[in-house]
Amino acid sequence: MTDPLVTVDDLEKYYYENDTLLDRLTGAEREAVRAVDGVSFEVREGETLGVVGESGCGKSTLAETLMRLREPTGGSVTFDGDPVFDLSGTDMNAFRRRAQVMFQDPFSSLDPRMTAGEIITEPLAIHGVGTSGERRERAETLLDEVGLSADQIDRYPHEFSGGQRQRIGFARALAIDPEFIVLDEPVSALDVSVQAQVLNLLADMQAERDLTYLFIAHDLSVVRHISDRVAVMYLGEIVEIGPTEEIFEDPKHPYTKALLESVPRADTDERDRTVETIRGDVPSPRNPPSGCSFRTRCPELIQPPGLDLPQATFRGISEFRTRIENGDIDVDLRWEQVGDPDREDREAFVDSLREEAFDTELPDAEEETVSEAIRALADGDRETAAATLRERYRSPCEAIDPGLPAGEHPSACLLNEQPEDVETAREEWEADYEAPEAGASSR
Ligand SMILES: Nc1ncnc2c1ncn2[C@@H]1O[C@H](COP(=O)(O)OP(=O)(O)OP(=O)(O)O)[C@@H](O)[C@H]1O
Repeated sequence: MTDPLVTVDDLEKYYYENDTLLDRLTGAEREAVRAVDGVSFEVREGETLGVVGESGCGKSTLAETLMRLREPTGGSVTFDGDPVFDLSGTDMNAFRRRAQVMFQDPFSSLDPRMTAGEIITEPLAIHGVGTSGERRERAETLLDEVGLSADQIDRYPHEFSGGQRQRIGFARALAIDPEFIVLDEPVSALDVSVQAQVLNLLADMQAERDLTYLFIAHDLSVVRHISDRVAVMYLGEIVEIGPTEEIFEDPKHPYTKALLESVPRADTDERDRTVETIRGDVPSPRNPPSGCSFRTRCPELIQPPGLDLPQATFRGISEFRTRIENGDIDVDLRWEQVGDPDREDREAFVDSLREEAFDTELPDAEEETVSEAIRALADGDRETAAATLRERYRSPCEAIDPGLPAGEHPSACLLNEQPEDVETAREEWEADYEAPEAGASSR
């Protein structure tokens, strides 16, 4: 195994909102957006590490923070043995030459008033490399290398297509001869056919120049062919990391499995099948779920000891509980729909809400517990309604924060192998857990 070129250890980047001087004077509470929330991995020399996840999961923040384009709020990054966040002066300059970024959007990341030549040579000018004639020559060579032609050097960005602009962006990243390039969604804005050409160019250049890549994309299929390993991000955390083929052939985390399920397949047998895409939206990084951050959307939520319901039933009840906890059920409106202004017929209220919330029958014990919770809701006692469900249906996934154990292909899920402290926390949680009797909560 080759040595790591970049080591990221427990990196954290929180953005703070309500943090202006005025906010502080008026006592507004500072709110943290946990964009990157304790991420650790390494990028080995000469490899491509793909990082994938849905929009908003923190990929760009991760890239920008590790390149020190943003100040971290915690953790460290080491580049070839040097602590990146402690570098200054000439050491920092050297880092800026050895590590480059290529950004997502070819339309906005290039200055429209600069020619292709000026864009490509700007990093050389900033670092004082060569005379202006030498820099121009270098830009001409680079244009050739990235599949454009030297005589396009004086053209402006709007004179190029999206794919060509991305090639110019890549030529710029290569100009200073870096060892490491962060590619932040380099092909996302391009048509599929053009994507393949740019991906081939990136792969060819990597082989030719021994480059190390961190390749960011929201689409797993894009990283498959170019990455040696893939890290899957969810809500600011890495939930699974491993060799590319293992991630695709033997995904371990329910989120990775769901992402793979949602990739359209080309062959006809698969085309017609109902693809279960990931339900719901990514929760806000301002208020991430307790325990496992994927649990609110997870199709493999773990049940408490003693409970063994079909997954769909358990999930249905859990979602109903979340609606109650979040105050998403309008009790007044429901009473209106029941048509009982005196609010006396609680059973009619129960039937009405029960029918709206669940489209299938529940086992007797669950029917009893759910009805008891709805009765409390009918009385306007949301707390008791939530507690009734919480007591019987709480999952270890909401109490215990999974971690990534050491190894080549770890995943942060309680269904899989976990670090020792997480295993211990789970054993303690289970030892403390007392299964309540159905429908007879202890309040
Ligand atoms: N400057 C900022 N201030 C406050 N919140 C921010 C800021 N920049 C990003 N965020 C938030 O941090 C989270 C992560 O954003 P980030 O852009 O890193 O995600 P991403 O995975 O790269 O998404 P995309 O693919 O859409 O670019 C999001 O919830 C975003 O709204």
